Amino acid sequence: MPAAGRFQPGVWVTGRWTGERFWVERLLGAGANGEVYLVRTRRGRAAMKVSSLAGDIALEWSVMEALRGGSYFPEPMLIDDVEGAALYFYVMEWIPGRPLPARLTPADAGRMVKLVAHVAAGLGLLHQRGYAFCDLKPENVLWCDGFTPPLRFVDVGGVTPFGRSVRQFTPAVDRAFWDLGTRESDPAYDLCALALWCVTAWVPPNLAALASQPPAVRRAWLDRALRNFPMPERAAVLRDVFAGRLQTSAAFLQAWQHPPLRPSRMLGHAGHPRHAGVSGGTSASAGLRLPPAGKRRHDWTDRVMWGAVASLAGVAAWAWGTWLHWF
Ligand SMILES: Nc1ncnc2c1ncn2[C@@H]1O[C@H](COP(=O)(O)OP(=O)(O)OP(=O)(O)O)[C@@H](O)[C@H]1O
Repeated sequence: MPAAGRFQPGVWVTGRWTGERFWVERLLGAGANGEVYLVRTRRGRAAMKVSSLAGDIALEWSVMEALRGGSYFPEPMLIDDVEGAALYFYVMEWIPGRPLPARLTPADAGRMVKLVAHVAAGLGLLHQRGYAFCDLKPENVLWCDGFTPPLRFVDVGGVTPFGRSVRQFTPAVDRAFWDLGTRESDPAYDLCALALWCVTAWVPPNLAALASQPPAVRRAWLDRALRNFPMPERAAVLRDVFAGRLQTSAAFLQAWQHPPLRPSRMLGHAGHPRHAGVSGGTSASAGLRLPPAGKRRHDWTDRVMWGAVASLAGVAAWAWGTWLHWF
């Protein structure tokens, strides 16, 4: 439950330009950019984001307008200044949900598979519009029982058009913090955040300690955490995200829902744009794929095995021949 905000429950907030009045029911949440209240309007309940920074409110409003209709983010309703105070606000659809848990236990495995699939579907819709979420932390994803879709996103403060620098991020789910790529807005940045949430929800990292370590230590931590991930086949999918082999929500969703049978072993970088050419992103699990039928190459273990079989057959034939006095 959030601490007290600047508006107490029961106060009226009036819009300076529209004259609309809003009755504050309670504080929903507070963060670096402002406070969000549950309010009553003439048309029912809504959420009001209030900040002393006019620029932040205007920027978030413009992103919400751009995403209006069919995204997982709340629908925008009204923007105004608070009458009688240097405060700015917008009113949006209220999402009556609970934030995703920051921590999970092995008993939550099935639930996590479902949650992650819904998040990936929501990201897919956002990416179709050319934006990345960029601040995909559990507090910004609300689970709404009985609603369709049952999961929604809040806080457009970090939402950034593809190709720009990420403005707002959280280290635990930041691709650059883990040395897995750039801090530039692209679909893979969000997928990386989602995969990082999956891993860190099971094994909480000591971010302060890791921040002072070289990047290789952070990656080693991640590799260890992946080895202990309770669903090995899905750990392979997460590795593919970290290695840049899964770069679209559709490819991720396909791999997540139909995971490969064997986990790949190490965090790799083969397909990552920073380390090599950009892969097409359609491969569910490039590192685990067998070569096409007919072109399959035998490695040295095959040869050793067939050699052993042939020599055993020879020894057996010689023994039978000697016993039957053929030689
Ligand atoms: N439309 C909404 N419906 C319901 N709850 C909401 C809504 N918008 C925001 N919240 C709640 O308020 C919290 C804070 O909102 P928001 O993230 O927009 O503020 P912020 O100042 O940008 O926070 P942060 O510093 O974490 O980015 C959210 O985590 C969420 O719990």
